[in-house]
Amino acid sequence: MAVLIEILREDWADPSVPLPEHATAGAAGADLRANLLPGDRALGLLLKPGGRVLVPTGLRVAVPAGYEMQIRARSGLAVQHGVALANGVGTIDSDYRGPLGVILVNLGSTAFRVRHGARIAQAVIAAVAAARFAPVEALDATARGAGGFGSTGRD
Ligand SMILES: O=c1ccn([C@H]2C[C@H](O)[C@@H](COP(=O)(O)OP(=O)(O)OP(=O)(O)O)O2)c(=O)[nH]1
Repeated sequence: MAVLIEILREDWADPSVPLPEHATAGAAGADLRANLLPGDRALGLLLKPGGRVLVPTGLRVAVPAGYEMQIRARSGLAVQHGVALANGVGTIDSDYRGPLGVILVNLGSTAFRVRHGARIAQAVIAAVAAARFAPVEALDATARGAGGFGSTGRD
């Protein structure tokens, strides 16, 4: 069953830029597009090697309580241009009503131009469990114990 995400377009946003949508029925992510400020639309945003930029989507969203929106990188941009997300995975909280932005970073060796309307990331909706953090005197024993960070071998 699809989770309903309410979307508000910013007043200044270009309405001809498509809203997020799943490209195929089985796609986990819905593509997010750059909706640049009017003054940036002609040339796009130039992302120099090592640089980062907060790219506007022109959208605000209301994610239902109990869910989050994850902003994930597009593998095509990563492979072809070395463009990733500066924050790894973006977290859009269910109570956030501000502008939805995508923080791109250029890990490649050549400049990358973020074009108006281009697909820059993808949004995945995921259920989240609320946690309660309770201090205790000792944790239960497990087979792994404290082993981690490569403790099971180098391969
Ligand atoms: O890639 C992102 C990450 C976050 N946000 C928005 C939605 C999110 O709900 C809010 C806060 O994000 P986060 O919790 O990651 O930011 P923070 O650095 O912890 O700041 P804050 O103190 O505002 O929570 O910013 C985006 O638009 N894009």
